[in-house]
Amino acid sequence: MAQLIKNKKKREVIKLVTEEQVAVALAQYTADLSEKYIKEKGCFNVVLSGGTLIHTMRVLAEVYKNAVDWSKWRVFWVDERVVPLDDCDSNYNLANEGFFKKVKKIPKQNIYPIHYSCSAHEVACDYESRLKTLVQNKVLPTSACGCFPKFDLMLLGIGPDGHIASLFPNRPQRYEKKHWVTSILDSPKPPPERITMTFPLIKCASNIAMVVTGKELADPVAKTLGGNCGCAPPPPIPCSELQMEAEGEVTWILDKGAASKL
Ligand SMILES: O=C(O)[C@H](O)[C@@H](O)[C@H](O)[C@H](O)COP(=O)(O)O
Repeated sequence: MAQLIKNKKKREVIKLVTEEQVAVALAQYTADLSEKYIKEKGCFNVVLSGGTLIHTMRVLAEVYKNAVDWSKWRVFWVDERVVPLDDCDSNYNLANEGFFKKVKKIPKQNIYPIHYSCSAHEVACDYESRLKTLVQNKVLPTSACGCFPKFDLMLLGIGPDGHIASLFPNRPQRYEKKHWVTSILDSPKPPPERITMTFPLIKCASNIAMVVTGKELADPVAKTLGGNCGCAPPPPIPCSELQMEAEGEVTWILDKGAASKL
């Protein structure tokens, strides 16, 4: 049921039971948005995260394989580990093996993995520079303020500490306001060296799906969506801050475990 929250932005919370049902709901949600944006502007600009998201996209890749115009997709990453693209820790490698090789029809030139180098700072600057070029060439639209690229859909997970992308509660990168992409060398979630889109960029996406499964995530979900997590009101964890600041629509797709403290 869609709920209007105090800042008049739409927040929808889809509470399901099993991870399989989350995968089915994610597939329908993504296919619907793909059709909408391709009809409106001839392309669909999607941003992926890592973790279990790619496994949860299996229904989209397998069941909707012939129902989506993949040739109009452009794929980016909200964060990436600074490892070679064929490394088992690479989010690109995870998506390539678990999604692109199944779908097959996303043009290679429309997939934007990092340009790997051993310097996380260099990789972040390069990724930001490539996004800026896409904005200058009007391949990517910008947000209302004109300061950041506006993606059609971001598919995000959250960590038990409430992190999103590689923006962690107790790391300064979460407060970066100028850069579009930044780097982190001491990620509390291994591997330590990553790049990540920053909050101002993430929050201006037209649509954000928070794809959350597992009871170990019930606390950050409850802190964000207002449930009983039995704790004092802390400063907002990153996923809560995103829900409060998002300019577009945020849809939470939860299994029973993740929703168990709501
Ligand atoms: O590169 C990463 O590690 C991810 O982008 C990260 O932000 C992930 O989305 C969350 O940690 C949730 O991970 P799970 O889906 O595995 O719980």
